[in-house]
Amino acid sequence: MSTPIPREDLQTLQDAGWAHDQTRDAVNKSFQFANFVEAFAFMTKTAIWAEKLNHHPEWSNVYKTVDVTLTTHDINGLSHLDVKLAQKMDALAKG
Ligand SMILES: C[C@H](O)[C@H](O)[C@H]1CNC2=NC(N)=NC(=O)C2=N1
Repeated sequence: MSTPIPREDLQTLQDAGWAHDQTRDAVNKSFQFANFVEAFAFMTKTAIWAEKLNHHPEWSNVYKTVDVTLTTHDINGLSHLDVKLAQKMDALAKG
């Protein structure tokens, strides 16, 4: 499935470790932290940014791991908001 975001934007995300799910036109990434509290702190910080952007991740947390899927439900595919949130999450994960 083609995605409306520029190819170079998708490549930038892939270079940062995001995998493109072509069936959904989404990107996925698994974040590993030192412990549960660090993982939850990441989710809390991300939640604040998600509200600011009005763009929300699909995610799950098991102990030190946060599995994330980003896609834009309104267009059933990737948008610039997914790129923006992915890059914000990568920055937040670095602490
Ligand atoms: C009405 C609509 O649900 C809202 O504008 C926002 C909320 N957060 C969202 N998050 C994501 N991932 N995709 C959306 O389309 C989206 N829409």
